[in-house]
Parts: sequence; structure tokens; C-alpha cells
Amino acid sequence: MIDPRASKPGFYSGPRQPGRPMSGMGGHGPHQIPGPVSKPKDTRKTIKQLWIYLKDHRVTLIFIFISVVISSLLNLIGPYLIGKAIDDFIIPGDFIGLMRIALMMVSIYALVSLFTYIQNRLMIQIAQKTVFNLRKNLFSRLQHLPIKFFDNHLHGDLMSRLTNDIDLISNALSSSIVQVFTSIISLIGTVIMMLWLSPTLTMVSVTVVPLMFLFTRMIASRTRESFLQQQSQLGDLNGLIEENISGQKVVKIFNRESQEIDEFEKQNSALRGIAIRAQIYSGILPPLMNLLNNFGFAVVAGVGGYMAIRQTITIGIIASFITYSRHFARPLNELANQFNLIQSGLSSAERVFEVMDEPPEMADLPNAAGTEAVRGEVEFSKVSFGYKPEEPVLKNINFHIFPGQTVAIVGPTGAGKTTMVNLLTRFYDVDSGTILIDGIDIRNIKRSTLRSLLGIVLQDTYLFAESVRDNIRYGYLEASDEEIENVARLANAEQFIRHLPNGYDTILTEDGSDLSQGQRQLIAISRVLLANPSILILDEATSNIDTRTEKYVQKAMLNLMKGRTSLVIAHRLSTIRNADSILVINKGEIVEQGNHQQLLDKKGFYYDLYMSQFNSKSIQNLEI
Ligand SMILES: Nc1ncnc2c1ncn2[C@@H]1O[C@H](COP(=O)(O)OP(=O)(O)OP(=O)(O)O)[C@@H](O)[C@H]1O
Repeated sequence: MIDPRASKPGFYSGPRQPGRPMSGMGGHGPHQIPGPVSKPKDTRKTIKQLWIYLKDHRVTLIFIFISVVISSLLNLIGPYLIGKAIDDFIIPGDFIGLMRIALMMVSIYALVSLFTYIQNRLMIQIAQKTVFNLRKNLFSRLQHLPIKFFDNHLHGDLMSRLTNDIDLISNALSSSIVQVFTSIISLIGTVIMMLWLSPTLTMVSVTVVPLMFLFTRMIASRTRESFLQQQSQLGDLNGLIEENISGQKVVKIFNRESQEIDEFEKQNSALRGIAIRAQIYSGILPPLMNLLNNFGFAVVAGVGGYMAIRQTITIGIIASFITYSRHFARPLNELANQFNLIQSGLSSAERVFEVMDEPPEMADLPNAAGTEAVRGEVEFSKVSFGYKPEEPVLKNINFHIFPGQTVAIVGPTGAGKTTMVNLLTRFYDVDSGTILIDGIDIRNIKRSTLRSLLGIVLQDTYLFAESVRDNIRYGYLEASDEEIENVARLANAEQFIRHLPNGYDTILTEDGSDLSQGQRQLIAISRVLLANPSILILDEATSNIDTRTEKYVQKAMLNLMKGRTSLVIAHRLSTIRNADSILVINKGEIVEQGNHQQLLDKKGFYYDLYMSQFNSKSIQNLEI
């Protein structure tokens, strides 16, 4: 069927994504263990795909890289100058020299800041341009994907790819690339400087590094586990919130508010317990690392002091060294944090590219026709189809509708009525057989032409959160206000529109939820009238419409059907009675065909259907 889910925006709750980092949890500060990070499945392929977007900025990237090298190197000079100031100027008491070197340091640090500002600015621009293009291409790919794709994917998940994932890519691009370059250069430069100043002290200060790794590993594995549990629990809680918002009516009707609150309380407490544990674990590491760092400094200071007494090293060198060793720990932590950010950025990019790599709706055949006006003859010839190959939904369907005729399709729920519409609109293609319009196989008609020939009014119409006028205009974008008002009049929609607070300019809520179902249908009918299609597909509403509006809708539909071929998934007795022909569908097959009287005379499936629904109870809707 034309899946109603496909037309409803998925409620975006940040669906459960185990393995995604959460803002505010896990943190990326020094020494902190970030929450679990989702890993890309094929890093190389993803980087290649991302490079396609980045390569236009090659020159800027090279410039950024050069600037990173310069600023990192300049940064490395600072600690060296501190030592020099102590040994050459402070100890000998050379005030002028001290001023000179202080000025030099100020200039160097000012230059570092300037370069860092330029790098960040340029990188943010590149990142934003890249995600702009990614977002654009992803959205346009979504517009060209077949309906089948939307049937098979959670809408919340697709929303999350367009929003969350794009955000993570943007974060990774704007900060991580520069940070990683800076950290690597700083790390290498610092080690070189430390070795140059004193190989002995370098050996002493790196002894704490393996200890740091050991503790980090031990605590990180426990923390990750707790964060995973936390995310899974948060996912469950999100699910509960989502269900309660979307299903509020059901909750209220069944008076289940207090049970839902209890359930929420249970899940919320579970989350609190797990979150406290996770945060405590991740909180152990920073003080521990601080302790190790300070221990390292103490050892360096001790050994350095001893060497100074023995006069194998100067005080200035010890001061420089201690400053370098601080520089040494920082990029290490920074790299670990950036590694996680980059990994989640890459896995987000992978999720985005997954959608972009999906094959779009099959291209039109090269000889596909673009006819505009048609007579409106529709024929299904030996049509068979199944959504899944092993489950046929339609079996050998044959029927012929002549131009201007109205054909009603009736049958029990799940019989395959909507599926016939899905095939005619080419939301899906037949497995075998042919569907013809004016004798032309619809696969030989351009998709855009085919869809412009068809007008569809479903039970559940999707309306945009725009003005009533623009919602009607969606049928024909160039329509003038006058044309819009004309069709609204013809569709009997004028009266209720005039009563809206701003008439045609009233802005509807999302999906037009501030209108009744009947009113939404009247707007949908106006929209189709404006599009002026040759063939109509109508799905009559079965419920939710008050008798007065129903009359309006019925009249509007009749106006719409005038002079057009109409295929009506019928529920109203009047439509069925007035139809030129009725197709009775059961379990994917046409079991009977004829007009109302002929079918009644047959005393078959239709007769039973009719007797059970209309005759005895005089109900207006035909449904099983
Ligand atoms: N997107 C889909 N993917 C897989 N199976 C589907 C899909 N849409 C419908 N079906 C299945 O195809 C069969 C026919 O569905 P269809 O929607 O055509 O029935 P229908 O006659 O229109 O029913 P109703 O009157 O309840 O709308 C059903 O068994 C349904 O479960």
C-alpha cells in the first residue's frame, strides 16, 4: 500500500544507537574516557568517499597543514626560552636581556594564537561547506529513493542520519583534523626537544607513560562497559518517551497514565544507577592521571636536582624540561580523545554514505514517452506481484477500464487493493504482466509523466506545516490565488477554509493535525483538482468523518471524478452502486467483476460481503 508511515515524519527521538557517544556523558576532557564509540565498518572506503567532498578544498587544507606545522613549532620554542631566560638572564641578573626574551616569548605566543585562529576559521569553513553538500546530497538522494527503501527503514533512523550523523561529521571535521595534526607534531617535537635537552631525564619521565597506559586500559574497559549499559538503558527510556508521546491518545483512552508513569520511574531509576556508576568510573581516571603526572614531575625534579648539584645540568634546562614533559602528556590525551571523535565521525559518515549508495528509483527507459494528455484507459494484464518474492500479493490480475469510467475496488482488508494502486503509480514494479495506460506499458512512460497523469486522494492525507493556500498549491506550483480559490470552491472546501482564523493563509500544524480528517481530505481533493490529472485514484475514508463533512467530501469527490477515469478503493455504498464496474478482490485475486446488480444476482462473494455489511445493518461502510 502507499504506506502511511512513509508519509509521516518519524518522531525523532535520537533512536537507540548503541555505541554512539552522548554529549555530556563520557566527556572528552583530558584523561577522561569517552563513552563507547561506534566504529566504522570500512574505514578506508568511508575516508575515500569523504575525500571526494574534501578534495575541492585541497589548497586550503595544505595551507592549514603548513600553518599547523608553523604554530606547533613556534609553540615548542616557548619552553626552551624559559630555560634560556633562567640560565642566561635571571641567574646572571641581566634585566634588559630578560625583557628582550620576555618580549620574544609574548610575540611567539601571539603568533601561535593568530595561526590557531586562522586554522580553526578555515577548518570550520571547510567543515560547514562539506556538511552542507553532504546534507544536500543526502536529502536529494532520499527524494529519489524508491518507496521500498522507506518501507524497509525506520524513519527515526533516517532522520538521525540527516541530523545527528551530519553533526558528528561536522564536529570531527571542524576540530579533529587540526587537533590531530597539532598533537602529532607537538608530540614528536616535544620528544626531540626533551632528548636534545637531556636523554637521561627523558628516560626518567617516560617511565610513567607505560603506567599511564596500564591504568587507562584497566579503567577504560570497565568504564566503556558501564557507558554501553547506560546508552542501552537510555535507548529504552527514549523508546518509552517516544511511544508515550506518539501514543498519548491510546494511553489516555485506556487510562494507563499511572502505569506509564510507574514504568517510566522504573526505567529512569535504572538509568540513574547505571549512569552514576559510569560517571564514577570515568571520574577515577583524571585524578589518577594527575597523580601519575605529578609523580613524573617529582621524579624529574628530583633526578634533575641531583644532576644540577652534580653540575651536569642547569636549572634552566630542568625548567624547560618540566614544561616540555607537560606538553608531552597533553597531546597523548588529546590524540586519544580525537581518535574517538574521528571514529564516531567516520561511522556517521559511513551511515550517511550507506543511504547515498542506495540505488535510486530505476531510471526511465531510453524510449520512455512523455505524453501529457491521455484518454485515460487503464488495463491490468496478467499482473502478478509480491513485496517479497516468496509471498505473492497479487496473482494474475486482469481488468480493463475505459476512459471516463469509474471502477470500484472492494474486498477484505489485506486483499491487495492498495497494492494495485502502488503498481499503477510505479511505487513498485510488477513482477510479471503489464499495466497499460492508453495501450502503453507504463514502464514505457516517463515516471514523472505517469505520476502527473495520476491524481491520488488517500484516506490519510499528508499536509505540510504551511498555509492552506500553499498546501493546495502543491498540486500545481504555478497556480494563481484565484485558481486555488476556484478549486477549493469546487471541492466544497471553501466554506470551512473561510472560517479558519486567517482563511487561506492559516498556517496548518504539522500533518494538518488541527483539521478534521474530512477537512484534510477536502484540501487533498482541491490539491488534486488543481493538478488536473486524467486518472484518479481514490481511497474512501472509512471513519472519523462526520455526516455533514462526509456529504461535502462525497460531493467533492464526484466533482473530481467528472470526466476522469477513476479507480476507487470503495467503502461507501453509494460509490459502489454508482460505479460502472466493481472489482471484487480476495487474497490477491479478482474473484468477481461486474456492476452492483450483476454481482448481487450472482449470489457469490460480493453478495455475502454486501449482505453482511449493508443489508442487515444498513451500515454505510463496506469493510470486513
Ligand atoms: N510495504 C509492504 N511490504 C510488505 N508487505 C506489504 C507491504 N504493504 C502491504 N503488504 C502486504 O500485502 C498484502 C496486501 O496489502 P494491501 O495494503 O494491498 O491490502 P488492502 O487490500 O489495501 O488492505 P486494506 O483495505 O486494509 O488497506 C497484505 O498482506 C500486506 O500485509
